[in-house]
Amino acid sequence: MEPNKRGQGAALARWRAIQSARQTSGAHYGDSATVGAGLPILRTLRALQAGGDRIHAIAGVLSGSLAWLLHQYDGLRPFSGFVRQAWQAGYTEPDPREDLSGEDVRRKLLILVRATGVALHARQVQVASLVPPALAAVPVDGVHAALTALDAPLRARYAEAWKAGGRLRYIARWQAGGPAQVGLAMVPADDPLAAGSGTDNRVAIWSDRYARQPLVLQGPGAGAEVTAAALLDDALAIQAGQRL
Ligand SMILES: NC(=O)C1=CN([C@@H]2O[C@H](COP(=O)(O)OP(=O)(O)OC[C@H]3O[C@@H](n4cnc5c(N)ncnc54)[C@H](OP(=O)(O)O)[C@@H]3O)[C@@H](O)[C@H]2O)C=CC1
Ligand SMILES: N[C@@H](CC=O)C(=O)O
Repeated sequence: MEPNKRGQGAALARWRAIQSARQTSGAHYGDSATVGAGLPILRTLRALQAGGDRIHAIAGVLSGSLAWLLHQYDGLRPFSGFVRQAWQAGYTEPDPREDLSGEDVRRKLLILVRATGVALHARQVQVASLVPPALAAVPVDGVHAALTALDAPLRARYAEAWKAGGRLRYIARWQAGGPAQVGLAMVPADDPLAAGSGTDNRVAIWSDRYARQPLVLQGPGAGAEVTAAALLDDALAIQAGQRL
């Protein structure tokens, strides 16, 4: 079991090697914690397909830390201060630029799309990073001091959304045979993707069964407790002889 997304959510060759090892050696690979910090998203995709369903599209908020940041941010207090709080709470990756750059969300989207059987390359996901060049360039031990580089651009994006009556959300989208994108978007306040609170992830799945109205899953998507619980779930399932 692992919560690390680099196994299945980075190079396609590594994802293929893991699938091959699963099939040929009979090894188990517990990946429940890699997307949604254990929300039953991967499990649902697999259950739908095991029943003959085909997945057409996936869209949603896949970052618990970015969800939390965008729920907290009021355009008045500095965005960088909220990033420090999210890091202290254990919502961000050890280096918060992994979240702010969209790379963590890219990995999760790749894990989900690949779980539908589509061999998507990392380069096929367009990612719009929130990290300005000045912050990207600093060494890891200087990140926290350099986070203030985020403040002006985020304040401008927030003001633009506020004037239009919208909400900022960091959204991942993929459509079968079409593009895959990850980035900050302004959504109407009553948009389904604007809903939720705290670290909530919110994922919509369109399939043969859910063609007109998507299946929607929502719940906390970051934090030590939910992530550890997902790892334990996988361990117990393996011990009980279930095939993961
Ligand atoms: N935080 C979350 O909500 C979620 C995180 N994940 C994934 O979980 C993984 C860990 O993230 P997170 O728990 O937040 O990170 P943390 O930095 O809080 O924890 C990482 C832990 O791993 C230890 N560690 C790092 N390198 C080694 C090593 N080479 N040998 C032994 N121990 C090591 C660190 O020890 P030390 O402190 O001594 O350096 C630390 O205790 C990441 O892959 C992340 O993407 C997945 C889902 C949700
Ligand atoms: N840093 C990640 C933690 C879970 O994967 C996130 O913000 O979603």
